[in-house]
Amino acid sequence: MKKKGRATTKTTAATAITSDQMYSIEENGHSEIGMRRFLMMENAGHGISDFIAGKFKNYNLKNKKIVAVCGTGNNGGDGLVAVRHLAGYGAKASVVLLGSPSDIKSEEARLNWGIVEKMDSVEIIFGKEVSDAVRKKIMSADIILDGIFGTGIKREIKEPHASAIDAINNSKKQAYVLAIDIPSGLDPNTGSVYNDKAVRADATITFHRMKKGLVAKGARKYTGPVYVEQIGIPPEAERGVI
Ligand SMILES: NC(=O)C1=CN([C@@H]2O[C@H](COP(=O)(O)OP(=O)(O)OC[C@H]3O[C@@H](n4cnc5c(N)ncnc54)[C@H](O)[C@@H]3O)[C@@H](O)[C@H]2O)[C@@H](O)CC1
Ligand SMILES: [K+]
Repeated sequence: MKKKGRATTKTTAATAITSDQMYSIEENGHSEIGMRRFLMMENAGHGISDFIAGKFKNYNLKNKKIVAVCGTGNNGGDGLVAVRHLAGYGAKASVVLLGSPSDIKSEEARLNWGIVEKMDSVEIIFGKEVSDAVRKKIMSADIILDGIFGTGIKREIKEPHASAIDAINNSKKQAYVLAIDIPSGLDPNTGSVYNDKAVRADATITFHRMKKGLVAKGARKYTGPVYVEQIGIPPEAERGVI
């Protein structure tokens, strides 16, 4: 479904940036201008939830089973924000954290973990491996948010991330899969896939600007249509970067 006003792949390939450029822009925004990272994360998560809610008539997600599969980085943080907003639309919301809460890296992601932990309306499962309960949760979802890896993906994908990616891809028959920023496993700069483990999303919402890897040849089977969501980073944060 083409959301009014959201950019799509064609219109933004020319403006695609690398993950290093994105990190510099985020750093400028956060440190020079005071647009703090946790505000960017809030806007990113809201963009995800607004897209999902907008796909269902009059934003009614009652009883839709939505599962955010989250890594312990800021991509996972975006998923925590999104699932909080979606609980507000009446979704049956769950979070699967791949790791333990103490592994959560940034203060902005920890902030959002702390909030979701206090919400009875969001079920939480966490662990260092993909248990049968986790696999069942993913396989019975109506909607899956892929918050495993974003621009921070580096090397070979191992457990539990590999099994989580497999479970998401095996749930495609009945679930709508939305990738947060980057389909997990895809390199954000080259579009190549680490040890052929990557989420095949029905759509991708990337933040601030298109990323080069998302418009690379062969990326489309992992990204689906790509939408660029503004997250409130002032254009001035790009000074000296682009
Ligand atoms: N930093 C910011 O200001 C913002 C970041 N945003 C989100 O944050 C994401 C980037 O977050 P992060 O830099 O925390 O990284 P990610 O959340 O993409 O990755 C999580 C962590 O996984 C680890 N990792 C990398 N490759 C791995 C592998 N093969 N196996 C196991 N672990 C691996 C890395 O240590 C990385 O920190 C973006 O894609 C976007 O979704 C947004 O919230 C916008 C604001
Ligand atoms: K992702």
